Amino acid sequence: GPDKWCDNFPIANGPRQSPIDIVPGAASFDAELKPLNLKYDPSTCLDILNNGHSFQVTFVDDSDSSTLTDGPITGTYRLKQFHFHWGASDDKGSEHTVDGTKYPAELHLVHWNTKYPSFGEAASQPDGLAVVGVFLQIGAENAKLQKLLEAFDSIKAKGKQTTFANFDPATLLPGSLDYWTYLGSLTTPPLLESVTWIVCKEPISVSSAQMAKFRSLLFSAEGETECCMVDNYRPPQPLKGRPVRASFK
Ligand SMILES: CN(C)c1nnc([C@H](N)S(N)(=O)=O)s1
Ligand SMILES: [Zn+2]
Repeated sequence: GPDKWCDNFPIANGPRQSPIDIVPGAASFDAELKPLNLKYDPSTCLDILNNGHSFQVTFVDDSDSSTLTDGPITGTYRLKQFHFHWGASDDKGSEHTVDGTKYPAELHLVHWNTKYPSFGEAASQPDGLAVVGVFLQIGAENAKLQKLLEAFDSIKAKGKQTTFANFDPATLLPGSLDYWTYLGSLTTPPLLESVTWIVCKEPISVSSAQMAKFRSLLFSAEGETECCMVDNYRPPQPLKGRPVRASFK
């Protein structure tokens, strides 16, 4: 688990690790921050995979069809994949927290800077990646999640993958794209310090029944002792003096 990662990845104790606890009262409004410009093409959606630590939806990223521009970044970042983190119960699951509050889940949309030739190259650069985080809070059933949940029977075990077409990730975004932003890292090994984090203030809804379906996925592969995929979140890491900026007052 997260407490052991520093053995093989010493960067786990680095200066810009993620996630963090976001303290809105300590964030500074920056009028120079632009609105996020997310342009996603559903036809670039490729497949859905249980990778053993989450499930991810992967996109074709050989052109600028699905991109993030503006916001706190310069240039063009391409959508590579999105995935979620969640808990064993509704009182935990998000990676970022807000004034110590944990949400039951958190969506991550992972983008890479096209000034580099590939995701892999970008992932080793301080400005290589930009991840948009969206909190999920318990409320009404979210119809936009249904298509994802319906695919779960095909990817229950680690390593299972199935085609997944024409999904528009923009349907998972909240109404307001107000955000906090800070410089951080991947939250799973190799924990590379290459991520500009962009965390939306407004959560989207998920029902308790839908959360139960997330928890029906398995960390384990077929034929292994079944282990429910839950608590796949890293806890908040030391801020180490980093500024957290807000795009809103
Ligand atoms: C290789 N990719 C796309 C990723 N590697 N680690 C990722 C983490 N799950 S996160 N949470 O996006 O930093 S995403
Ligand atoms: Zn993540």
